[in-house]
Amino acid sequence: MDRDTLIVVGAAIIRDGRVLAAQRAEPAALRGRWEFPGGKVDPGEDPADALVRECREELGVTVRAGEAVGGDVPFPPTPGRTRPAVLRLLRADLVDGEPRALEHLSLRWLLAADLGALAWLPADVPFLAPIGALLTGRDEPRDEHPAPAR
Ligand SMILES: Nc1nc2c([nH]c(=O)n2[C@H]2C[C@H](O)[C@@H](COP(=O)(O)OP(=O)(O)OP(=O)(O)O)O2)c(=O)[nH]1
Repeated sequence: MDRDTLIVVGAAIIRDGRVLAAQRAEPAALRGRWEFPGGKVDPGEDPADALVRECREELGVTVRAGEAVGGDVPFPPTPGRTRPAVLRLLRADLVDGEPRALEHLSLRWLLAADLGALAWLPADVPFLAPIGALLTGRDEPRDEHPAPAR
């Protein structure tokens, strides 16, 4: 990846078959939309460390960052940003604390069946299928054309 690329990390915090979703308060254009807790990776910062830092700031919890869910999703360019940017989703285990909405409007623990009902930020939508698969224990992607049994 281009060294200039801005990475935004999101946390897929899964507990009891539900994933934690957070509703943005700011900026005004994104207020009310749903996302995964997280934020921008600082220059020279490890993405896993950024995830731990952001979850502490936004949720007041300690997490342990795990594997990526799906691939990086590029953000469409915006008038205010010329750098290329991607959203990366990492699994995160809750190590300490109970998540609180310190910077968000609200938090929700979602079942797979609830994922499609929220107004997500556009970059998050490609992650919903792999998250749903993780929540239900299915493999993703599903094989639509399995080889015939012999
Ligand atoms: N945290 C997060 N940001 C997302 C997601 N999806 C998505 O499009 N974004 C966008 C929204 C913002 O434009 C950008 C992340 O910015 P942010 O404001 O959360 O990051 P930050 O906490 O580091 O913010 P700041 O220091 O610049 O104020 O990525 C997501 O699932 N989680």
